[in-house]
Formats: sequence, structure tokens, C-alpha cells
Amino acid sequence: MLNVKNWNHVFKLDPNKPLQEECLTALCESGTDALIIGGTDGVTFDNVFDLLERVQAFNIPCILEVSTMEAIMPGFDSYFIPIVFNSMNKRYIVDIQHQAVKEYGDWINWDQMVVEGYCVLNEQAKVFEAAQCQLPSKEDVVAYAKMAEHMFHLPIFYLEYSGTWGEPELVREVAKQLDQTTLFYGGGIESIEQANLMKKYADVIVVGNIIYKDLQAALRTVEACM
Ligand SMILES: CC(C)=CCC/C(C)=C/CC/C(C)=C/CC/C(C)=C/CC/C(C)=C/CC/C(C)=C/CC/C(C)=C/COP(=O)(O)OP(=O)(O)O
Ligand SMILES: O=P(O)(O)OC[C@@H](O)CO
Ligand SMILES: [Mg+2]
Repeated sequence: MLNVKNWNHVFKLDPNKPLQEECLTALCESGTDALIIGGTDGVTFDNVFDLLERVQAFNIPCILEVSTMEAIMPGFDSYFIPIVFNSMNKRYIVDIQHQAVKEYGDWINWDQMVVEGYCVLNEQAKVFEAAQCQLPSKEDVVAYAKMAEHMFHLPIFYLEYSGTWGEPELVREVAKQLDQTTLFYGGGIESIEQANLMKKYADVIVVGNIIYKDLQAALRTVEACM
């Protein structure tokens, strides 16, 4: 079973975006703790399977962050299952997950399942619209964090600013609430300085979009966490 408590840095690969072989090699050999495969739109069985096959050539944990039923497949080291705390629609909190357990229940190795309590904080992010989120106040976010830790005993609480830089002060406040639950921060990390700053508070930083804009800058964020 993967232990996210030991992680500092992960890359998130979007199966809907092309990635040259030498770029994938550099990411896999960068020293990052794991690769998460996931995205909000354009995630298909074929593009997820393609990335999985390519990553399997490397000695790095590879996790599927499940966002659609159509791209669920065996072969990953672990599966991250989002529940979106600040969704207005219970479909993204319990219903889709319920449907998946009904469908795959007999095949699920529960030791591989890791539930992520998501809080989506960028109104412009695709996931914000897709999961019908509402923007929480700081007090709301802190309360979600307390629920993740004390009520649901979730392994991960994820502050998701996908595509934009977040608020370090809020990350700091949330970090204070969490002991057993691991805090993931993702959003807009493009430099060593940004990686360092968020890593001061978050247990794990997630680096996504910059991979596709400036690979060398993405790779430097790993060094910041070593
Ligand atoms: C043998 C076998 C088949 C084994 C498999 C076992 C298995 C995995 C069973 C399934 C178990 C289960 C309970 C699955 C849940 C299924 C599911 C579809 C859940 C829905 C999750 C959910 C609420 C998704 C909403 C969207 C979300 C939170 C997505 C996360 C990804 C994300 C935030 C990406 C970031 O955005 P991005 O796309 O990068 O944005 P840009 O493109 O703008 O950059
Ligand atoms: O793509 P960025 O903005 O780096 O965010 C990373 C990750 O949190 C997206 O789910
Ligand atoms: Mg992305």
C-alpha cells in the first residue's frame, strides 16, 4: 500500500495532453515521489491506458485519480477517489462513488483505494464548473479540513487551485488543523520559490500545468522539495 505520508512532491499528468517520450522520461527520473494521472475533461480509456503503459517502463509509483467511470482500469499502484466537499451537488460527494462501488465492488482491492477530500478554490478551473462547486469562505475551508481529519478520517485533504496560484495564508491555516490527514496543495506552482513557499505548509505539492508549458521549470520544482 502506498504511504502518501512520506511524499513531498508529485507531478499530475493530464491524459488529454500530449507528452513526448523524453519529457516523460525526465519526469519519471526527476526524483518526484509519484505520478498522478488525472484530469477533468477529455479523459478516456485509451489516453489513460496509453500513459499507464508508458509509465510502467519506469520505477515510479503511478496513481490513477479517478474522474470518470469510462477510464477505470486495473494496473495502477493506487487509485485516488475524489470527493468534492464544496460541490453543491451530492453526485460529486457520494453518488458517482456509490455507483462505481456498485459496479466494481467485487473487483476493488480496498488497500489500493485512497480517498481525497477535495476543496476546489479556483472559480475558473474546469473542475470547479464540472463538479458544480461553490466558493467557500476561509472559515468553510478550515471546517472542511476539520471534517476530513476528525469526522471522515480521510488520508488526503486536497486544496485545489488548479490553474492558478493559491493563498499561502489559507494553506497555513488548514495545515494547522491536520495531523493524521495529509495536506495536498495544487495550483499554479511554476518556480522553485512557489514550490518552497507552499511546501512550508502543505505536506505534498502537486505540479501539473507547467509540465506542458515549461518542462525545465516543472523539473526544478522537485529540487525545491528535496
Ligand atoms: C479491476 C479494476 C477495474 C479495478 C479498479 C478499481 C476501481 C478504481 C474502482 C472504482 C472505485 C471508485 C469509488 C471510483 C470513483 C469513480 C468516480 C468517477 C468518481 C468521481 C470523482 C469526482 C467527484 C470527480 C469530479 C472531478 C474531479 C475532482 C477530478 C479530479 C481531477 C482534477 C481536479 C484535475 C484538475 O483539473 P485539470 O483537468 O488539470 O484542469 P485543467 O485542464 O484546467 O488544467
Ligand atoms: O495544474 P496546476 O495548476 O499545477 O495544479 C496542479 C493540480 O492541483 C491540478 O489538479
Ligand atoms: Mg491541468
